[in-house]
Amino acid sequence: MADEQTTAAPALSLRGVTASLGARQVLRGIDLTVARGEVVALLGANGSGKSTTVRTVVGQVQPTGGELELFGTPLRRFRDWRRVGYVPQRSTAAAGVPATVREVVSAGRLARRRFGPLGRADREAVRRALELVGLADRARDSVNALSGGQHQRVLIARALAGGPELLVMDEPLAGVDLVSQRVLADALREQTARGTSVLLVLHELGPLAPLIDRTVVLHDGRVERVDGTTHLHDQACHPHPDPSAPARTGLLT
Ligand SMILES: Nc1ncnc2c1ncn2[C@@H]1O[C@H](COP(=O)(O)OP(=O)(O)OP(=O)(O)O)[C@@H](O)[C@H]1O
Repeated sequence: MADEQTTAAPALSLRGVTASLGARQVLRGIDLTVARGEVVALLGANGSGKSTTVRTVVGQVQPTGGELELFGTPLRRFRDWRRVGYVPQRSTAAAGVPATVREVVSAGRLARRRFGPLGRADREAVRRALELVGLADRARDSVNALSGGQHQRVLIARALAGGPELLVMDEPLAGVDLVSQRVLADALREQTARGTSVLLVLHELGPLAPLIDRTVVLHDGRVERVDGTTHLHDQACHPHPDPSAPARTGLLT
């Protein structure tokens, strides 16, 4: 019975979640749900609490109040972290580590491995993740030899390699050129087609716009606005309303 309940539960649910950093209350009551297979973008001005929200979701910041559930299980009892993939903000990810691209991506399989070296399924998952982000030919290169955008792709591949049911990403497009943004959009499309739920912090929707089911805008630690798909597609396809323009540009779809 309990299993049935957790199967039907959303991937992520926050109700009135509060959190503080130092003496400062940063989250003042966040309500947010990510249904199974849904892609939700978290938007808002600098300092509105986006990163703190996702860091709370992945257990890096302790909530001070409210209810936070992952797959129907309260955060404090949740142990199944291999179901969750996390891509931190790029500036917080370790730089200068002398590892190869394959090694970093393989780290995404650690939570799935019981003991011993990576098995065939692990190697296959790493290969697929590298292919998804367009870095299969760079597997043996040191991550130090990559550009910022390629480095970001490695971090995303690492999260994808774990086969997450919920993917949480903090500004995956930051500092990434348009070509890499499109590669990431394709990788994400493929992943969501497999039923993965996604919560991601963005400043602009960019090439990801067609993938996003809902945007949640934060302001001063609270949800200010929620928008659904229709509005988003309008925004992506008609950034500057022009009655003579075709219904879809084809650029973003
Ligand atoms: N260690 C800390 N101690 C106290 N306050 C902090 C700390 N880290 C962040 N803050 C404050 O918490 C608030 C929310 O920060 P957060 O990083 O969650 O915002 P954000 O919406 O992700 O911003 P950005 O778009 O700039 O990344 C900000 O006002 C920030 O100054």
